[in-house]
Amino acid sequence: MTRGSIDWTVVATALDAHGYAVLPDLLSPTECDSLCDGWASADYRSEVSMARHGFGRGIYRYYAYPLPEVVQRLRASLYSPLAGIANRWSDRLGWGLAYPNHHADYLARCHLNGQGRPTPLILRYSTGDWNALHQDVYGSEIFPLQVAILLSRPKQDFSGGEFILTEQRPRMQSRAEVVPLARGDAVVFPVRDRPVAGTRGDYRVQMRHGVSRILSGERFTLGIIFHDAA
Ligand SMILES: O=C(O)CCC(=O)C(=O)O
Ligand SMILES: [Fe+2]
Repeated sequence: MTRGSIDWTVVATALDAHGYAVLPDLLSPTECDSLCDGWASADYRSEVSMARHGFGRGIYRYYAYPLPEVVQRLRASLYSPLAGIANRWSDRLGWGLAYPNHHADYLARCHLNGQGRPTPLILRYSTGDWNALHQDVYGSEIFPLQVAILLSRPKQDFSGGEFILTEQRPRMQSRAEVVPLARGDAVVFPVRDRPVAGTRGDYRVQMRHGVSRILSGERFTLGIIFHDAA
């Protein structure tokens, strides 16, 4: 896991400039394969059919606690540097929030707020499936950044199925980004909103993410959300 080291200054700069950052090669092909193989056998707390809820089309499953080891390790290790970025966003947008340095302490806060159910998930899309633009908010306690890791190989395992981000700017038209990902790459992106530096200080933009239609094949993603769910 986390092969090579991550330059978090570069990550913060990319988030500021474009609204997302890619962490190349965060998981090895073997780790990706074993998470995909776990689709049938891992312990889940629930399964969601996206079509049934109007969320698009495809299936996702929320892992149960204890999380698979690689998911647990990623969630704990990515949290601390992201909490640094989250705290700076809180200062810039006047949220008045302070995120603790360790994920265990942050989870304790979620649990005190009645959000005790795990949110890390694995998503499976087949031909024709897609994921509507959305925000992964599960209660009033929100950690402002999340991570998604592509577990399948573009062009080989699937075609289409691009990760999409949209940004709704105040009194302006929306902006979209298509995030290029290879298998094992992670994208870091805002859950709900983020600060943008303007000529008269920072302003807030609203973000949504989703996945365009899978044209062929099968696409798996691991989603890491840092707050738990009510
Ligand atoms: O499948 C994807 O790339 C997006 C998954 C997603 O919505 C998430 O991880 O929150
Ligand atoms: Fe999502």
